[in-house]
Amino acid sequence: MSDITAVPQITLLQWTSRADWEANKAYLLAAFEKIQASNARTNVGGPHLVILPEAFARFGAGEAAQGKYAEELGQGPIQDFIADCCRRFNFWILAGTMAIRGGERYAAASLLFDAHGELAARYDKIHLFDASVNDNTKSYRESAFTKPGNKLVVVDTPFGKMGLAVCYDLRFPEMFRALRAQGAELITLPSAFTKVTGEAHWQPLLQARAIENQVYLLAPNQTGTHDDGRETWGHSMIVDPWGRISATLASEPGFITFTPDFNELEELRGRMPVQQHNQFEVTFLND
Ligand SMILES: O=C(O)CNC(=O)[C@H](CS)NC(=O)CCC(=O)C(=O)O
Repeated sequence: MSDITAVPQITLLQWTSRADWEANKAYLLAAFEKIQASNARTNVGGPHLVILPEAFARFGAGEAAQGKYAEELGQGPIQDFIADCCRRFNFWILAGTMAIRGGERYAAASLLFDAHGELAARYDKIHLFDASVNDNTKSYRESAFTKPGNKLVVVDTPFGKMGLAVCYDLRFPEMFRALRAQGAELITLPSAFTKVTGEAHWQPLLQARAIENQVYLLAPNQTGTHDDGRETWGHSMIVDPWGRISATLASEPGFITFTPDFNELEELRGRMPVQQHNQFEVTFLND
């Protein structure tokens, strides 16, 4: 007897990524198995997207180690592992961000793999976090080792039209406007928001971007104290187009799963057509 419901599902994964890739790889494998087991328990089939946080493969290894796990696009153990897991578990995986080579600095690339392990999209983080925060890390200089991206990415998937953004991008509403203008229904935001700024800004910014653009915001965050003492905020969150929190985590590692409701999204956009009412145009300064 088969009574499997085939609905698209999206899962956000949150944990404390370590400096060492092998440790993160082991964590991921166990987590993918748990997600698959919970599908089996609830008899849910259909396409399944798993979204990992920013810098999932290594975190807090110090700036000098940034290049250690950087890979050429399409080759290397981290991408191979993710692609293998796609096939093995029948998941699409948005590999938060990882360092992809290309010149002197690395791109903080958010790579989307389909269930065959093929690359379906690549977004390079545009806004880089060069800021001082009153925490034990004090000053962040992401641009010292990262080359900013200059392309907006919206991709059609079995989960809806996905716009790709990362972490600090959240503070730049014009970018989210532009993603919505290009058709985004969901916006992914793999993050490593700091504990200090996350506590103050994470939830209201996510809700604002979701409400003003009438999109789902899917934001898995790093959590806890990393190997270099850096602290991240956790509280991974799915916010719906009305601004409701569909699911969230606290500070512990874990995952949350949901199914988007595009009828509700269309109904909302019909009743309150903010996109048509908008009187301003967004310009991408890189164009
Ligand atoms: O470099 C790595 O290892 C991983 N990447 C990050 O942690 C990035 C760049 S330093 N963090 C952010 O963008 C935090 C933004 C933030 O916290 C805010 O906007 O308040």
